[in-house]
Amino acid sequence: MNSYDIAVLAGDGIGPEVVEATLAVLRKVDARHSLGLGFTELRAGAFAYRDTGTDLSDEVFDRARKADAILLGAMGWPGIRHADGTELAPQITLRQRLDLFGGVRPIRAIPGVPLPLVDPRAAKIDFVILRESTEGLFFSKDKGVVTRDQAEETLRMTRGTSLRLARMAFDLAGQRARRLGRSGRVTLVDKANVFRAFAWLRQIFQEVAVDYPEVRHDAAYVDAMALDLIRRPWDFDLLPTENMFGDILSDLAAGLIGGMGFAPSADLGEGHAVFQPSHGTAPDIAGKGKANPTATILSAAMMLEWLAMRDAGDAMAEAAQEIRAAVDAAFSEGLRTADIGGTSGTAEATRAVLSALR
Ligand SMILES: NC(=O)c1ccc[n+]([C@@H]2O[C@H](COP(=O)([O-])OP(=O)(O)OC[C@H]3O[C@@H](n4cnc5c(N)ncnc54)[C@H](O)[C@@H]3O)[C@@H](O)[C@H]2O)c1
Ligand SMILES: CC(C)[C@H](C(=O)O)[C@@H](O)C(=O)O
Ligand SMILES: [Mg+2]
Repeated sequence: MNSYDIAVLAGDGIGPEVVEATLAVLRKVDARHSLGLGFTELRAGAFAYRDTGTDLSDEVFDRARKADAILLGAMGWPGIRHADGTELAPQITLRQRLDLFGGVRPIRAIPGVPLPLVDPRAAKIDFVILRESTEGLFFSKDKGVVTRDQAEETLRMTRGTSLRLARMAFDLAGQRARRLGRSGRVTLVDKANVFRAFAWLRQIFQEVAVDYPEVRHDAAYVDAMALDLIRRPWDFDLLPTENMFGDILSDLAAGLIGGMGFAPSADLGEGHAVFQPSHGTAPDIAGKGKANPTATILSAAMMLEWLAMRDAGDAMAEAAQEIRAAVDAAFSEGLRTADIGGTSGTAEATRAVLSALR
């Protein structure tokens, strides 16, 4: 009997390719640990819109909302657009409608993966971007006012969501400190030198920091952080930030560890969660069997860990850890995907991870 209902939205482009790889890994750990995972595949995305007129139907949304967790590939296609010129982005609809305010985007150097930074400390890169995912500048989506002479979008933050984001940042920093055996540090990334909204956000983080005396707390301007993520990324731990800043910095940060194919994510709310790679549908390599499935496989490990924390228990957490260890082992033992200059495509990378699963 299946105890955990996982809604699978593979999406567009390389989405279905990396999801197929990830389901093979999940099925293997499920068989070994009797996790009781059941998968329901649902259609959404840009091509669904082209074929049916909707990118996320009410039926698909309701089915996904009822699931224990949602696993998503990637969605969007540059040639399929709304009349206003914007692309289809059902991921944003899911984040907003399911109140998934916490975009957890871990950036960890995987042993064996060649890194663009030559400094040996790059092998220690291990930090998390916590992207607020329902407000900020994205609050303005579909609300911007555009005339012939002017275009205006609005950035909004609320006290409720900002407090929840701050608590999530300090809680995650505390958990990481215990796991990694070091002290935790939360660095709010903002633009408080120019915008009142960010000065106000700093105050909210300071209020919350009082409850976490064991976690160090500071703040940095986003432009300086873009520089420091290249100069000394090994110095950072937990980086909460506004939605748009987090979107941009998470791609920059993925570049530090080998590219988008290595960057997982989890969009967390209080009752729901979507797990997906940080990358998109990669139209340049879609359909060629070249996509690196690592980011999606690691997102699935985050999903098992999240289910474990909710109530699923030790076997689920162990399976998550085994998936991470298998990814590390596969690359340590020589797996080289096409995005890092190797020859292995999606199928070969999946086989390497499956055979490294202990
Ligand atoms: N979460 C999502 O679903 C998501 C995220 C970003 C972009 N998008 C959408 O995807 C489409 C393409 O966007 P883009 O090109 O700006 O970003 P992208 O992330 O799809 O691709 C950027 C670059 O990274 C490479 N890349 C991405 N994932 C990879 C993987 N798993 N393995 C190997 N290489 C990989 C691509 O080949 C490309 O060179 C757009 O329609 C965009 O809106 C969706
Ligand atoms: C595709 C796009 C809507 C999405 C975003 O902007 O959030 C993506 O870039 C991401 O990082 O998840
Ligand atoms: Mg992005």
